[in-house]
Amino acid sequence: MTFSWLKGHGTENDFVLLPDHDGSLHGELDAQFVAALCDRRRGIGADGVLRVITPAALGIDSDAAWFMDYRNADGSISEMCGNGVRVFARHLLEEGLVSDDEFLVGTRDGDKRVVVDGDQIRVDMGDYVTGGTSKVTTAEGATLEAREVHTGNPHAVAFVDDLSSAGALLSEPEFDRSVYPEGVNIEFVARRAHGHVAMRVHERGSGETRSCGTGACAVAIATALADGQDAAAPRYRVDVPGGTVLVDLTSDGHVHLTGPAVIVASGTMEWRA
Ligand SMILES: N[C@@H](CCC[C@H](N)C(=O)O)C(=O)O
Repeated sequence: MTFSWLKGHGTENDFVLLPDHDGSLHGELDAQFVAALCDRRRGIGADGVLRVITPAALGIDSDAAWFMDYRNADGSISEMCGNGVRVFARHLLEEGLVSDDEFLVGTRDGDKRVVVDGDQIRVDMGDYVTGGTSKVTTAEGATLEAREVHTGNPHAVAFVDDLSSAGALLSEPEFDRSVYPEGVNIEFVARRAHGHVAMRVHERGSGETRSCGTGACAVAIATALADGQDAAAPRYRVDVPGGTVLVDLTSDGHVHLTGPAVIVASGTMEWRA
């Protein structure tokens, strides 16, 4: 099979983009194929795949011209990807698939409004839901209390004094499956200053990544909740191993994510596996 691909990243959360506008090229997008493409030894290597397709081709009702068909590195589907949607938006703009610098991107979590401003892209990620706390346990045996936050996908946010307490994160920390029956993305967050935190993440379906946009939003939401109504910052700076993103919590109950996104390579591949 011969197809074109691109590689991009947002704060080093990296993706293979697969243009497949009418869905005729990759069909149902096989999970094993996605996993092989994302494998850093067997394939191109990435934290996930973004198929570029129209909502109509997938039979999805949306006001957006383009739909981000997101897959994790293991081939599983997630509802939303905050870094992915910025990389996807950068691709649409660079290829002339959108004519304005403000537009909608369709996702499984609904349509997201994107505004491109130079090297930064701001996404209205919509509303969010918070829950109670449950325990997560790292492979090294550290058990921590984590706040449940849903930013389109599920997150468990654990505060730590030092990010090294998350351990090596080579395997998925244990979590309460009765709280997260569909699995969970787990963030470890340390405070740096008022309105400023740093995080590491173990992503469902991808392992430890160098950034997670929905995770940064979840971290800011959990921090604002911990700060309390009077002390919560309107904007949180969230440092990730791959850079920095900004998260705004607005009075309409929405969370907005701002950060960079770049396309770094493209090519045509004859897939022989
Ligand atoms: N890296 C993403 C999140 C990708 C999906 C996640 N692994 C899940 O399974 O929910 C981001 O930037 O938000």
